[in-house]
Order: sequence, then structure tokens, then C-alpha cells
Amino acid sequence: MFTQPVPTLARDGDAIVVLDQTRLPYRSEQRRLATLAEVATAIHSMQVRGAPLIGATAAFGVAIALGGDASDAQLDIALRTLAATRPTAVNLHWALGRMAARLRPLPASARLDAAWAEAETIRAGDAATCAAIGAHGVALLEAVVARRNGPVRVMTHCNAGWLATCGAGTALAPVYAAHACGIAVHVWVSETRPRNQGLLTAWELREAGVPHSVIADNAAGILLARGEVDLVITGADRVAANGDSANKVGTYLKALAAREHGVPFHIAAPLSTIDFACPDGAAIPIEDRGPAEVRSVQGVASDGSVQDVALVPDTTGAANPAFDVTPARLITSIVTERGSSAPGRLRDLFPEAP
Ligand SMILES: CSC[C@H]1O[C@H](OP(=O)(O)O)[C@H](O)[C@@H]1O
Repeated sequence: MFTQPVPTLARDGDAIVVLDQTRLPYRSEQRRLATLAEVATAIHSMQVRGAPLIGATAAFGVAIALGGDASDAQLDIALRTLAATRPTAVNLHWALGRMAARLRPLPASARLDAAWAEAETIRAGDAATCAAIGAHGVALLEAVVARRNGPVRVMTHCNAGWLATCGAGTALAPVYAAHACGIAVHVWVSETRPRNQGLLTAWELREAGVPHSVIADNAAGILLARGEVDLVITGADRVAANGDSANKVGTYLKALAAREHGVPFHIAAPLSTIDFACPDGAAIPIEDRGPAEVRSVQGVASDGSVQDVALVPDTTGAANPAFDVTPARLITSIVTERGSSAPGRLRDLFPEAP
């Protein structure tokens, strides 16, 4: 079983400790979150990020909120506050729904212990789900090995590795599984403006010894056109019932270019990311994170200090949709903890889902 080099999320008494991903890849800093407000801020500011990790962290946020007051009113405040942190990743709302279903029927006196236990079940469940996605997804790389020599050339976008989850990751789980069983891999890592989560992917892969190259987002097209990519695999923040998938902005463009050049495009996503109540991509809420993130870039200066550098004046207009939607017709398969599915056949894998 994959072990996270540093836990993305762990309980610490009546608080939790998380890895502050706004400091990575330059600084590895942990944050202890002991109040509902601290957990909500950590999710909204993306100290904690990645759809599955957001959900698990919010579940612990409910437990933290009920310390000292486990009344209906306090439970409602916790659920509303955490639900408002980010709109697109359905894992957040799935986890809060699980916590509500577990806690509402209980007397206030029984809720705190149950909340911590349910949050831990969600956390541990995500780690197991990541492992299963890796086990199923490795077949995508083995299929490439069967037809050509040399490293399997995988393109990904954003960060859907262990940093985005409670385990090995989603999109990167098959990569880690393949690397662990000796399959040569090279990962094209798209930097992923404006928050550059691709640099988190590069940091993960460097730490794991997986060969990779960072590319500007705009370089993906020519690499696909040149035949230098065997498959594209990304994570997702919400998969609609028809298989349309929301993921970090820029994913859609890669899917279009992949289709144009006959390169398979896969989504790796657990059931907690599939929203059967959402009919199609048009119904997925797309987070708008405001202009500031586009107007600047974060990096590390020669003296080692982490700095935000302005790219344009504050008076320059900027648009910042944080996600886009890849239509099911551009998706070759969706890899889940129960195996791979055509995008429109997910219900076959999860007949019990509401
Ligand atoms: C394992 S899915 C991670 C998913 O979440 C990321 O979004 P953000 O960094 O804004 O939380 C990105 O869409 C990844 O694909």
C-alpha cells in the first residue's frame, strides 16, 4: 500500500494537522487546525486542496466544530460553513452529506465521538480508493508497454497525486503503481496556471523518483501533435451522470488536442467524485477564484524566500474560472475504484449509488 511521504491530513487530539500546499513545493510546512474557521479558511485558501482531500478535511472540520457544542444549530453552522468554501469539488458535499446522515439522527451527547469516527472512516476509505484506482489504472500503462518499447509517456494536468487525496492520488495512482512494478514511465507535467499545481505534481514525482518534465500548459498541443504522448490522465472534481467531467481549467483543452491526435484521454475518479444527481456538465458549478491569482505568480527567489510576483497591474482586468468541463465524448474511460468505465456507463459500476 502506498504510504504518503508526509500525511496530507491527520488527527491531532481535538484538532487536525494538514500539509500547507500554498507553501509547496518550496516549503514543507504543516498547519494545525483547531477551529471550524481555521478548517474553512484552509480549504478556501487552498492550503488544503484536491477534491478527495477537501472532502475528508471538511469531515474532520465538522468534528472539530462539534467540540463543546454538538447541538443541531452548531451542526448546521458547521455544514453550511464548510459547504460554502468551494463549489465545484463534489467530494466536499458528498463528505458533508455523509457526516449529516451519520450525525443528525444521534442525540447531541453521542455526536462528537461519532463525528471523529466517521471522518476517519472517510479518510481511510479514500486511501483505499486511491490504491484501487492505481491497481485498475496500471492496465492503461501496461497496454502501452505491450505495443511499444521505451518509457510510457503520460501527460497529466494539475495535481491529482497523493497531495490531493488521503492516499496515492487518483490520476497519479496508476503512475506510482506502474513505477513500483518496474514499468518505465515519463510524465509530462503541465504547470497549470494560475496556481501552478503542476509544480506540486513535479515535486511529488521528483520525491518518488519518477521521470518527468514540466511543460508550459500551452506546450501540450505540440507534444500531442508530435506523437510524444501515449495517454493523458487527469483527476476530476465532479463527474456528471453522463460522464461529463469538471477538472482544473485547461483540462478541456488537453482533451480536445488529445482527440485531434488520437491519444486516449482518461479521467481517474472515485465514486465520491461522481455526482449522479448532476445530469451533465452544464449543471456543474464552476468556481471563479477572482482576478488576483491570474495577475500574479508565486516562486522562490534566489535568497530562498517564497514570493508572489505581480505580472500585471491591479488595474488590469483578469478572468479566473478555476475549472472547465470535458464532455464525455472526449473521454476514453473513467478509472474508478471498481474498474474502468466508458464515461456514460458509470451506473454499471455503481448500481447502488443514489
Ligand atoms: C484528485 S482530484 C484533484 C483535483 O483537484 C484540483 O483542484 P484544486 O487544486 O483547485 O483543488 C484539480 O482539479 C485536480 O484535478
